[in-house]
Amino acid sequence: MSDFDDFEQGSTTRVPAPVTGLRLPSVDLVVVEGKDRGKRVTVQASLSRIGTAGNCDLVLTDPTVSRMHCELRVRAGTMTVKDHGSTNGTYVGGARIRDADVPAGTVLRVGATSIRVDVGDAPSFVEVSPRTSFGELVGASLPMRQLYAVLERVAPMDTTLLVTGETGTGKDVVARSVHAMSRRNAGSYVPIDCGAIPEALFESELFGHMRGAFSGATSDRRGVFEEADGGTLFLDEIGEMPLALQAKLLRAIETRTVRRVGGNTAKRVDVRIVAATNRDLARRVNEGTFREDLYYRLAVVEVSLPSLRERPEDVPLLAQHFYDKLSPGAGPLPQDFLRLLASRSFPGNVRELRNFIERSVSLGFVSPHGPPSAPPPSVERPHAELDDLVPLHLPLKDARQAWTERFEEVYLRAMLKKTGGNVTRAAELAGVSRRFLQRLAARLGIRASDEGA
Ligand SMILES: Nc1ncnc2c1ncn2[C@@H]1O[C@H](COP(=O)(O)OP(=O)(O)OP(=O)(O)O)[C@@H](O)[C@H]1O
Repeated sequence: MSDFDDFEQGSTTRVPAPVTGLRLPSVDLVVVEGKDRGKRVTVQASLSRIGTAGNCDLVLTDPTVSRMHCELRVRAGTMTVKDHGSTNGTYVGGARIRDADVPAGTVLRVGATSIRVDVGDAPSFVEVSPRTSFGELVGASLPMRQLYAVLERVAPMDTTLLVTGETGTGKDVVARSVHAMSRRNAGSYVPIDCGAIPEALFESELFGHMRGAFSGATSDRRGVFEEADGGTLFLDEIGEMPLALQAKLLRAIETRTVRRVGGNTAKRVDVRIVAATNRDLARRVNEGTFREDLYYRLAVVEVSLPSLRERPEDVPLLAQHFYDKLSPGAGPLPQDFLRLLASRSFPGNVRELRNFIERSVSLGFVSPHGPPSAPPPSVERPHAELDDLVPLHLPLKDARQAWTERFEEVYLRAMLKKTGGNVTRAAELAGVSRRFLQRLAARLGIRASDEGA
């Protein structure tokens, strides 16, 4: 049991309960060696940042420490240290770490500085919402209810929000839900995928252009800032934005004005910005590929979405939610299907879970009529049209993942069939390691012995 366990709120279990708060330990960061020796800060928040940048919680002057060197995150019962790609690394007990759980009392070495991390005696109180959903977001786990408590507070305001989290954890859903729950919901919600725009078109996409501004600009056109006037602009994959454009974006956010490419007047826009990334933006700041000032401008409030691994108790709830949407009135999911879900991992998070449910329903593996059949059978449809195979009813990212999974499944089954279920030979044929193939089979719910038969 770690020292942090003492601070987990007394009677709350991981099962959703109508609690309204969670006591988290404050963290004392004490510099025990290096240029800033003797410096000490108490952080009463679940996230503490260490680095030489002025906005860090522990600001160091040691030149061997990076701007945003590393962070400490306290969640119920655990403390995690994550290095943001610092130049000189973060070490615990002589070992370089990237992302690791550490106990209280740990001494972290960052550059030429050593910091002891203690549990403070001024616990902070983190709000937990009693909700089990927020807008389109579904989930009743503690981390989700902590998130709802923050969203409830910030959604009605115009606060700029940075949403981080692994792929498929629901960052788009957060942005949409925040817009829907804001007083701007009569205005437009305009999403833009910064990772999908060619660099040459970026400025015109954001700010618009005037006719004749460049070849191909045959008429005046509004950019997304103007389209979102009075509403919300969702800048997805913000980590992919080219450096040169970041300065222009920053100016637009600070001045709340935009100037179309080829135009000479600035127009005022009233836009709320929500940005999202699955990248470690602090790492990008250290690498010099993301502007630090833009980072702080966007992260006025930063919310981090938990992966599905961190909230397995949400899997049945989400599964039922997707099932209800696919088969209205079909009733509860069968217990053995729920057991199958519990035994499976979803590295693609909620997106992968949703696709899995959809595939299972379309293949008849779960159905309101009668008991489930064997694990999802492979349906060979060699003559199907491409349009039939591509799940056109899904958003692009969901469809792409569903397609990839379907491809992996067909491919893997074929390899196993060819080799009579021999995993080693199938891996050789596929040019991957045996372990990789086994992991893939487990993830897709394929049993090698069934395929070879
Ligand atoms: N908490 C949730 N409740 C209901 N549906 C969810 C939730 N989280 C994600 N989804 C669904 O999962 C899919 C992926 O979600 P979303 O596109 O928001 O993920 P993302 O974090 O933005 O992923 P990426 O980083 O790849 O853009 C969508 O179909 C979305 O509706």
